[in-house]
Amino acid sequence: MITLLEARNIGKRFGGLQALSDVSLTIRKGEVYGLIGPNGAGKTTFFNVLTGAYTPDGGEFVFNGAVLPSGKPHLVVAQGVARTFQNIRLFRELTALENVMAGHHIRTSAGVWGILTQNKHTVEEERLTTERAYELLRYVGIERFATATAKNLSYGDQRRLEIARALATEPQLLALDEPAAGMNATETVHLKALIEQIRGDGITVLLIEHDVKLVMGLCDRVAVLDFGRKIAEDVPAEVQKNEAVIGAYLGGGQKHAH
Ligand SMILES: Nc1ncnc2c1ncn2[C@@H]1O[C@H](COP(=O)(O)OP(=O)(O)OP(=O)(O)O)[C@@H](O)[C@H]1O
Repeated sequence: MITLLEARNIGKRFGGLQALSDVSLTIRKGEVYGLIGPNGAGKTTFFNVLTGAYTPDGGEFVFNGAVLPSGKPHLVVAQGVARTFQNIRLFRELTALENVMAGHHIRTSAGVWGILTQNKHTVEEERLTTERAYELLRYVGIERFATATAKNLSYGDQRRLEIARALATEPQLLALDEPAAGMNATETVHLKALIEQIRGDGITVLLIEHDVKLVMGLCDRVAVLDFGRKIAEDVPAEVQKNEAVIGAYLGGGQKHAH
């Protein structure tokens, strides 16, 4: 099995709070890898460090054999790591199509000059970007809303749009931060199918999710964080039996608070 991402001893501190302590894990190419744990365990912080929003205090990420730049989100996206956010972050006043096109622009070469002069290369590139954006809206099942303003889409559709925008950056690793949050049961079933489709198309998925049923039904392997430390990493069936995990998270009595 080929390793896609290796987190090596990642540490992150906020003032007196150690949000991540020495977190190491390995994600293999083609798997859906779950990251679970109680509120405040450090899951989103892990995403933020991985995707360059925060600089770690210790450790590094190795992606495709090379160390990922830290604290530089645009370079991390360019390396092939895309993400969605727990609190949806779309360009709310733009259309669904424009949101996806914005994601694809990291892969296009036209500079400001090309856009201003509308040279042949830029016009052709823009045509391909539009075509690809429509394709991705179809892929996530919301093509009919292409010209709708993002803020007017339903919550579930906004989450799908975020996924389409992330996919437009042509990632090898797609990191989804609580994609099922706020979704009803039907939307969650569709989301599961979409993530399976994404994996089927060769994109590795890292998933933070509180819907335990979804995580256990979807993930090949799961890591559990508690107070910033990894307390387990295994296949779902084993994680569900793990005493430490049951105590910290799966037992129902969550001991953390926001
Ligand atoms: N920018 C920040 N400044 C200070 N503290 C922060 C910051 N970001 C996160 N924290 C703290 O770090 C800890 C880990 O938070 P994080 O959001 O990573 O947890 P989480 O596992 O994603 O939780 P949830 O499931 O509630 O989203 C929390 O105690 C949180 O309050």
